[in-house]
Amino acid sequence: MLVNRRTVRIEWAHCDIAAIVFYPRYFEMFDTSTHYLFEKAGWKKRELIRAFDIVGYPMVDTRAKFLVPSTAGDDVVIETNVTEFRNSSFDVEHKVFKPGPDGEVLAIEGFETRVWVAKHPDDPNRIKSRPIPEEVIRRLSATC
Ligand SMILES: CC(C)(COP(=O)(O)OP(=O)(O)OC[C@H]1O[C@@H](n2cnc3c(N)ncnc32)[C@H](O)[C@@H]1OP(=O)(O)O)[C@@H](O)C(=O)NCCC(=O)NCCSC(=O)c1ccc(O)cc1
Repeated sequence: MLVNRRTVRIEWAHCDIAAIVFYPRYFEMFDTSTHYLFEKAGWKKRELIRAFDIVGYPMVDTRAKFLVPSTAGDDVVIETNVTEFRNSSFDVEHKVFKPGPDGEVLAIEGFETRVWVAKHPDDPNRIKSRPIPEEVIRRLSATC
């Protein structure tokens, strides 16, 4: 599968009073990381919406395992890839690594299920799932 790796500097604004990252900030980072994965496949978010006449890929399920805390000034690496495509839904995994004394350590694992959606054919104010296009599956399944 196509993998996107990006480095994120943990800022003071990400942290709580205990000086560790407040967990919702990670979900924002994961959402952005999913957009960057699609960008690596060739489509910025707006381009994807235009190219396939969709509304987006909203979240229907998400969770994370927090293994090692991070604090302001840490540079963490977020590795993101799709793990499974189904008809209209797909799973995304994020792994957050931070430097340790013996190399990178896995600090967090994030899991998402998203659905490929367009405007509902009977009501433009609603959304409706659509099959994920072959081109999207092909590019996001590329090995690199
Ligand atoms: C996404 C939906 C429109 C899909 O509904 P329908 O169009 O009726 O389709 P279905 O119920 O048949 O489900 C479609 C598929 O999703 C799967 N699905 C639906 N719900 C779930 C849950 N909860 N878990 C796992 N899989 C699910 C379902 O199994 C189908 O899978 P496939 O076999 O692969 O097709 C509807 O479930 C919905 O509106 N859910 C709420 C979504 C929401 O409010 N999310 C949170 C905020 S939005 C958001 O975060 C966001 C992120 C990025 C964006 O670009 C936009 C918005």
